[in-house]
Amino acid sequence: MAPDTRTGQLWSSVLTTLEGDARIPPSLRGFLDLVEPQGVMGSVLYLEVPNDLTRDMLEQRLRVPITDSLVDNAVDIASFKIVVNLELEREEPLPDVIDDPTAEPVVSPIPSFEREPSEQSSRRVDSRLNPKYVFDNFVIGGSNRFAHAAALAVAETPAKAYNPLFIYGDSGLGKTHLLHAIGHYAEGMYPGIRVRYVSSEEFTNDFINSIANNLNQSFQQRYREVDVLLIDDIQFLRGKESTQEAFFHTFNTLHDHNKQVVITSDVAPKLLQGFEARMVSRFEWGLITDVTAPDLETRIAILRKKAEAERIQIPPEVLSVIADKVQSNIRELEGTLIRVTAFASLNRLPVTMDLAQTVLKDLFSFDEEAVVSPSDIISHTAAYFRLTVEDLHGSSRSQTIALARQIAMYLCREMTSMSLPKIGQLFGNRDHTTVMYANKKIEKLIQERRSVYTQVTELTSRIRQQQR
Ligand SMILES: Nc1ncnc2c1ncn2[C@@H]1O[C@H](COP(=O)(O)OP(=O)(O)OP(=O)(O)O)[C@@H](O)[C@H]1O
Repeated sequence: MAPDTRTGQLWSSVLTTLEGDARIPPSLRGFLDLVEPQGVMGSVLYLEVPNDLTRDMLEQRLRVPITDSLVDNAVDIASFKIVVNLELEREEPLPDVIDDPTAEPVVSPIPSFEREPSEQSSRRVDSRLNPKYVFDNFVIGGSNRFAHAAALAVAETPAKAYNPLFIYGDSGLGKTHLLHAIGHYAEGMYPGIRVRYVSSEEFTNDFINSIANNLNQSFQQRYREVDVLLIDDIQFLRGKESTQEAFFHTFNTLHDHNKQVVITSDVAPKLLQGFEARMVSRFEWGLITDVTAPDLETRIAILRKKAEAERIQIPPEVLSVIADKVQSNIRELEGTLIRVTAFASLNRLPVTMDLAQTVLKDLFSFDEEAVVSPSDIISHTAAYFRLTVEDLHGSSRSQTIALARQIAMYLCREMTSMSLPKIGQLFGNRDHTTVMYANKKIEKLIQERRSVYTQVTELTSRIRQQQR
C-alpha cells in the first residue's frame, strides 16, 4: 500500500531528524531503510516492516529516538505501531549487525548472503524458504528416491497426491532440503499460492507468544490461511500438549479445506513419543516415506554437485576419498569438502589427493562414530580460547567471545544432531536464526581466514580426541 502524502512526508522528516541522532549506532541504521510508512490513525503512525527482526530492533532499540523524532515533526502524533508484513518485497539485504560488538546478536531469518541475486529483486520472496534448497540441486539415489518422488508429486499437485506427506530420517539426510524444495516448486507452478515453512520449535514459540499477547486469531490466520504448510522436525512437539492441540486443529482445518501439509521427523509416526494417538493416526493418513544414509555413489554425486555449485575444480579421486570417509550425514559430508577446499585455498595449493589425505587425517584420526556431546564442545571451545563456559552462554559481544561462541555453535551443528533452535537454547536462549548465521559465518571464515581454519580444525581434533 502506498502511504498518503502526509504520511510519506512525515516519515521522511522523521528519517532526516534521525540522521543526526547520535543515539542510533550505525549498525542499526539499515533497519530504518526497511520501514514502509502506512498511514496515521488517531495519534498513531503505522509502519510496516518485512520481518520480526526489524520489528524487534525498532521496538527495542530505536523506540525512543523514533518517538522523539515523531513528536518533533508532528504535534498530533504521539506514538507508532509496527506491523510485520512478510510479503513486503525487499531488495535490500538485511543489515548485518553481528560484527558490531555493541549490536544485538540477532540476524535475519535468511541471511542476505544466502539469497541468489535473482531472489533479491525480481520476484516476491517468501523469506521463510531457503533459496539454496531446490529440487534441481537435490541428488537422487536409492536412499532418497521414494521421498524425492513423493515430494515432487506433492509439489506438483498440492493436496491431491498425498496428504499429509510425512518424511522421516536421521539428521542431515535432506529432509529440510526436500521441504523447502516443495515450497519453491509449488510457488513456481502456482503463482499466488500461499506456502509457509516453519520448524516445530518456531511453531511452538509462535503459539506461546500468541497466547501471551492475546493474538490467537492472528496465529490461527497465519497457519490456517495457507495452501501448503511445511512443518519441520515435528518430534520437538513431544510432550507439549497445548502446542500439539493447536497443531491438531491447524492440521484438521487445513486437511478439511484440501490444503497440503508436509511433515518431517527424526522417526516414523508410530515411534514418535509423547504424542497423542489421534495426532499419530493423522500423520498416517497420507504417505509416509523415509530418507536413509546415501550409498557411496550418491555421496560422490552430492559432492560433485556441491563442487560444481561452488565452481571449485576437484579431482574425482578426491571426491571419492571424502565420500568414503563420511558415510552417514550429508551435512558433515559437505563440511568435510569445505575443509579440504579451504585448506587448499588458504595455502594457495591445488586440491590434490595428498592434500585431501592430510586434511582428512587431521579431521578423522579419531573415532568418528563416538558420540560428541554439546557440553564437550562448549567446554573445549571455552578452554581453547581461554574463556569460561559462562562466557559462551552469556551475552558479551566482545569480538573474541562472539567468535568463540559462533565457532562452538558451528561445531555443535556439525558434530551433533541438535537442531538450530536447540543449539540456540543451549547458548543462552538465542534465536535459531542466530545459530544459522553463526554457521554460515564460520563456514565462510574457514575459507577466508587461516586463523579461523586452524582454530576450528584444532578444536575438532581435541573434541574427537577426548572421545577415544
Ligand atoms: N540428496 C541430496 N542432494 C544434495 N544435497 C543434499 C541432499 N541431502 C541432503 N543434502 C544437503 O545436506 C545438508 C543437510 O540436509 P538437511 O538440512 O535437509 O537435513 P535434515 O535431514 O533436515 O537434517 P536435520 O534433521 O538435522 O534438520 C543440506 O545442506 C542439504 O542441502
